[in-house]
Amino acid sequence: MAYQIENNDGILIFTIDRQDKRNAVNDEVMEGLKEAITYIKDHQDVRFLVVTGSGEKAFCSGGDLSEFHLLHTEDEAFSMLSKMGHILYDLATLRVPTIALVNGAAVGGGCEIATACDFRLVASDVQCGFIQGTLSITSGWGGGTYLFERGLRHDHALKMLIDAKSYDANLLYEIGWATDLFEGSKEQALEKFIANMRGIHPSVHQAYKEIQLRKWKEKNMYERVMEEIRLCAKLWESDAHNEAVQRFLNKSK
Ligand SMILES: CC[C@@H](C(=O)O)C(=O)SCCNC(=O)CCNC(=O)[C@H](O)C(C)(C)COP(=O)(O)OP(=O)(O)OC[C@H]1O[C@@H](n2cnc3c(N)ncnc32)[C@H](O)[C@@H]1OP(=O)(O)O
Repeated sequence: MAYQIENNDGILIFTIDRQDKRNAVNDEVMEGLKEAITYIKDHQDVRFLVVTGSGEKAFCSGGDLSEFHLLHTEDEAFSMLSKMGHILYDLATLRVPTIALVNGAAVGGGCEIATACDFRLVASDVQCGFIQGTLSITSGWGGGTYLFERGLRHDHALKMLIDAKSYDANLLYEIGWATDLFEGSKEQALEKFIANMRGIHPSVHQAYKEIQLRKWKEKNMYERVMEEIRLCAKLWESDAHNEAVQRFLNKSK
């Protein structure tokens, strides 16, 4: 199984479990994330969604390039990108607070998943980045749009996207991408982070999320996310992208 879903006393934990691929997202992971979101919609007792990766090396390394490099045309790319884009939009607009428990590297689409969450708890020794530019594409799951909404200074957000490199945890905290840094056990870090929130009635959490989501509706978030995905799909079919992916896939051979 490429993922685990665990309801731990109202905290739904979704863990990507593909350590050999640094927790890259394939179709199975997408379906799993969809299942977790549907579960939350159907179960009022769930109060938080936590997304994390198994092991210590990676939170998520983005889309699985060994599978997705088989998609060549703009339309083929759009089909995959928009599938995950819809799932992330559903995650970002959930009624419960969402937490990315960033246990290891979060790069490419992995950084987008973390950015789609309300909070990012980041292990102090990891690196994360919107490295898509090194593959001659842009963020293809809507992560750029979420980044611009996360309250980072505009120049910091834009630089993070166009630098296309991984930042260390201290810098991520400094620019406001990381909500908090932790050392040691991720479970303990999570417990500490939600300790106060747990004592607050869930209707209060939901009310604040509704306020945020109303603002997003007014700002046409859905349309902006879909436009971002369309832009990435266009770049996907370029020779520059294909060559960059081939270089990545050949590097360990
Ligand atoms: C498709 C959507 C698009 C988006 O919208 O953003 C994307 O996500 S594009 C994909 C962006 N991701 C990448 O470019 C992957 C970058 N990966 C890395 O930089 C590194 O792997 C890492 C995450 C920093 C971890 O580094 P390290 O611990 O040194 O591991 P290795 O690099 O040696 O990798 C181990 C193993 O895993 C395979 N791997 C890693 N990432 C992916 C991936 N995204 N897809 C497929 N496979 C991946 C890597 O090839 C190695 O395999 P083996 O050589 O067979 O062991």
